[in-house]
Amino acid sequence: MSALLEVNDLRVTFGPRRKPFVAVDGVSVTVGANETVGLVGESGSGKTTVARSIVGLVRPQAGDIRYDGTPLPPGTRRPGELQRAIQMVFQDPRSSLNPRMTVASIIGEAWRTHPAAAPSTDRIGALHQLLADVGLDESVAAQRAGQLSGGQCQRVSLARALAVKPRLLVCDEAVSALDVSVQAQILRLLDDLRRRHHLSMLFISHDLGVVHQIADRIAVMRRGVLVEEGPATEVLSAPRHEYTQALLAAALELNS
Ligand SMILES: Nc1ncnc2c1ncn2[C@@H]1O[C@H](COP(=O)(O)OP(=O)(O)OP(=O)(O)O)[C@@H](O)[C@H]1O
Repeated sequence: MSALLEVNDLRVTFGPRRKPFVAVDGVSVTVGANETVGLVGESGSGKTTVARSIVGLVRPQAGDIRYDGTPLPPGTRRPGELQRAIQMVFQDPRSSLNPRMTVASIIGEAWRTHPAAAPSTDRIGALHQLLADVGLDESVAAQRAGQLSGGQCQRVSLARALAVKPRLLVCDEAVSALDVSVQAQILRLLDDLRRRHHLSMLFISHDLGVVHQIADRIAVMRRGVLVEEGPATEVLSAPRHEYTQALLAAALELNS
């Protein structure tokens, strides 16, 4: 069975053509149906660039990205169906939501952008159901994003992503801006949503301790290159690459 997402030999460079900076150098990674893959590595290792290439915000120089076996056109000129199927959740929920918009209008905008996913009747009922799915009270619908806490904002970001019925979530440092106790709640929610909505997830984080809580498989990046990849239990119990060993040691130290 082919993976839902296949990234093959991805290469992304920035800067002048004569002297480019190679941000992602030959990275290959797959995400299967209903699977969560953690992509981990220190700041600057190229994780966000991989994520942005997957959702079409960055144009790779080489390599291909396939969704459900179909190569994705690079850049943003993708059929709406493909844009809808892959949704990205960003690090800072406060800056990824317009603080002046109400939660109801944020969800309404998502439905306008992707009418195929919009409910044909009873939008209020569908809105309340979405909020319940992410653990928010109906009363939040009338509130402006700027009035909400960081954790509530990230729940709204998730509701906005779910509103268009995606199959793959690309979560880029989605809990990094949150307090540790709120992080744990959002991680539980993400895992719960993955099961209930049959989602696949590429979960990106610099923190191996966080990835450990959610990933089935872990891929480790360093300086644009994938250095290790395998089942989470194996990567965490017997890391092969010395960089993964160092990341693991740092995560254990932080938690001790
Ligand atoms: N638009 C851009 N123009 C030039 N350089 C860029 C651009 N985007 C990313 N880079 C560079 O590419 C490298 C990889 O960045 P990227 O954001 O993908 O790393 P990351 O692992 O996600 O780190 P972080 O968690 O800090 O975002 C960095 O050196 C970064 O400065």
